[in-house]
Amino acid sequence: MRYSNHSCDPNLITQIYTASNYMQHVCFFAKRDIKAGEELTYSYASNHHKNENSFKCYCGAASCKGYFKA
Ligand SMILES: C[S@@+](CC[C@H](N)C(=O)[O-])C[C@H]1O[C@@H](n2cnc3c(N)ncnc32)[C@H](O)[C@@H]1O
Repeated sequence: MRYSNHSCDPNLITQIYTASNYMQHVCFFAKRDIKAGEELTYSYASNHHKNENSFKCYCGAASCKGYFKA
């Protein structure tokens, strides 16, 4: 996965994994079944846009918070 968009109802979760050489990797895991061709999304609030109110969200989810926030 190269790029992915934010969703307030994402189908992926992220976890930071620190390897034995201390390199950190962002790992993506499916949080539910994902249909072939369905866009992969995760919550940007879990990392670089943490609790931001300045980034408007257009994910379109029924539960959309309007902004990139947890
Ligand atoms: C790494 S890019 C995401 C991939 C990019 N949209 C593409 O098509 O390659 C991150 C940027 O995409 C935009 N973006 C991603 N998800 C969004 C969302 N739910 N609502 C509004 N903008 C979003 C924001 O500008 C964000 O800073």
